[in-house]
Amino acid sequence: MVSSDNRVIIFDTTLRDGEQSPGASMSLDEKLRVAHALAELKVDVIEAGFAIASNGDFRSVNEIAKQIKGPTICSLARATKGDIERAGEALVPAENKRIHTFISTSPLHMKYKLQMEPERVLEKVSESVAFARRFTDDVEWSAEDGSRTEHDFLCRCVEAAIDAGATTINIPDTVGYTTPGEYAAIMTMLFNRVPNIDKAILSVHCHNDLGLAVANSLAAVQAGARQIECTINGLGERAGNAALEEILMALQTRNDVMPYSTGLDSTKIMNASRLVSAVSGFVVQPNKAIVGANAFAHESGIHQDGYLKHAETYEIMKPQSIGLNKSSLVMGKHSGRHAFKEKLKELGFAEMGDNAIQDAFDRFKELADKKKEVYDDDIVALVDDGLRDNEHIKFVSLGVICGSKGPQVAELELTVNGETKTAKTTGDGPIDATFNAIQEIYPHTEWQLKLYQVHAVTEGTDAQAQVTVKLEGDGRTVIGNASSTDTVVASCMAYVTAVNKLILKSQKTAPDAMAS
Ligand SMILES: CC(=O)SCCNC(=O)CCNC(=O)[C@H](O)C(C)(C)COP(=O)(O)OP(=O)(O)OC[C@H]1O[C@@H](n2cnc3c(N)ncnc32)[C@H](O)[C@@H]1OP(=O)(O)O
Ligand SMILES: CC(C)C(=O)C(=O)O
Ligand SMILES: [Mg+2]
Repeated sequence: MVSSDNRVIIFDTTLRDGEQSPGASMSLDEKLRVAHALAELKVDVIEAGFAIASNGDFRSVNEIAKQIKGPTICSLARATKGDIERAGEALVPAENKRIHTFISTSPLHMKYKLQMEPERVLEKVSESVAFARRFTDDVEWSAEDGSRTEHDFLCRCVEAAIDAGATTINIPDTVGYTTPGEYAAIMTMLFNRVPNIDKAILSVHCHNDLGLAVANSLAAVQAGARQIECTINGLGERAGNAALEEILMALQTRNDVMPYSTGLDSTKIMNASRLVSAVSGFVVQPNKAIVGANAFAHESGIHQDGYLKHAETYEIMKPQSIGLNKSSLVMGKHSGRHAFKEKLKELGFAEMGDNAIQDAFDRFKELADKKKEVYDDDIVALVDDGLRDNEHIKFVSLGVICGSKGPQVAELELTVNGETKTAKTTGDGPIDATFNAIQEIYPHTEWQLKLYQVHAVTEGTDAQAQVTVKLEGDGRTVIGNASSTDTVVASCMAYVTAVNKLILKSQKTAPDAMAS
């Protein structure tokens, strides 16, 4: 009989099936940290490991059983006395313990892997479950490769497992082969045909080989399953298991069509996701549902505008519901004026007038065409550049020839008090050649360059270079800053800024002497 109780049990297997991902092995300390995060997330069951697998796995299950209060702690065990005893021993300190024993039931697995006749497998189902009940009343039995198992045989195994004392029956889609409709039909078939099915919770465990793990799990719940086995970030064997965060947020967000509840605190999702990514070394892809870096980020202008006017236009979940502070507006070449204005406000440029904003926006678009992403510091740098006024000398263009063959040549065009001037000079490197060109256009041999410094404002080979130039003349020192994705151009602009500042300072004390 299909359950009328809509509470779905969340069984997390990040520390067991998740750890089976090649390269995802975790140390005891790392497993304990993940177990604490899972307890904070309030999962119902933590499958802490496979106690027989190694002494290290035994210790992990045992230590988690000692330290973690709240969730039921579970260990996996094959259908052998040795595995089950080891699991029972590791779980002794647990407040609530579960032994999860399994055996393959599909023709393929029985014939080639187990090399056992179906009747022997059936006997082992009863024997293993009954033996596990000696250690705990909470025994889960899994039909490995259940989705590819012949239905009559699956019904006989499930009935035998429940008769022997299994309280949870799990039907894994071990190789990620099933589809939502087919999997739901297996659940319905079991409810209709297994006479004692009402004495156990029906559980699902889906792998993502066809990208259907979450869809299959949810379809099974709609058909009456009440436990979902899943992992943080979808970590797991091959293409992974059903992702816990996707299941939870799908159930919360579409509760109108899937009226099921869990006991989980979704605001702890990000914390668990980041921790599992850090300890497993599996980086979360940026476009991963729920926890990917782009899941709550908007770059295109039309979306940013809609989001700023009313978040629900482009967001079906609140970032706070998974433990993020807020969504992010990523500034790039697809961004529009609304988002740019909002970003300026956020960065402390609330007082800028419309013309200054338009000017900064034009320069932002120019920069965005050159860079993949424009970071906050890039915007600060370009606004600062734009706020310069009273400039006697203005940068127009620069071309340089550089490289190991030399000589390095700079061809510079500036305007000095509105008049266009050009120079073509050589130097010891492109920067020296450029500074010589400025000297030629606007002679100032009495001034001295005291500092020349370059640093990247943001990361990557397309980063903006921020250049600082310190000039000293007539007892005054000035600093010129400029930024550009081209280091030589930034250097030229910083130098010109410093020259302008010295001219201005000098004019204040001796206006006639400096006018050029
Ligand atoms: C679908 C799943 O995720 S199943 C869980 C998979 N996880 C793991 O395998 C990780 C931990 N595993 C291990 O550390 C090891 O495989 C161990 C300790 C369990 C077993 O190691 P070994 O004794 O060296 O055996 P090995 O792994 O080479 O082969 C598995 C044996 O278990 C048998 N077996 C497999 N599943 C079961 C089962 N559910 N019940 C009983 N026997 C089983 C196989 O038929 C094979 O038996 P054989 O040696 O008689 O041919
Ligand atoms: C051990 C079982 C539950 C399993 O991981 C699987 O079949 O995928
Ligand atoms: Mg599995």
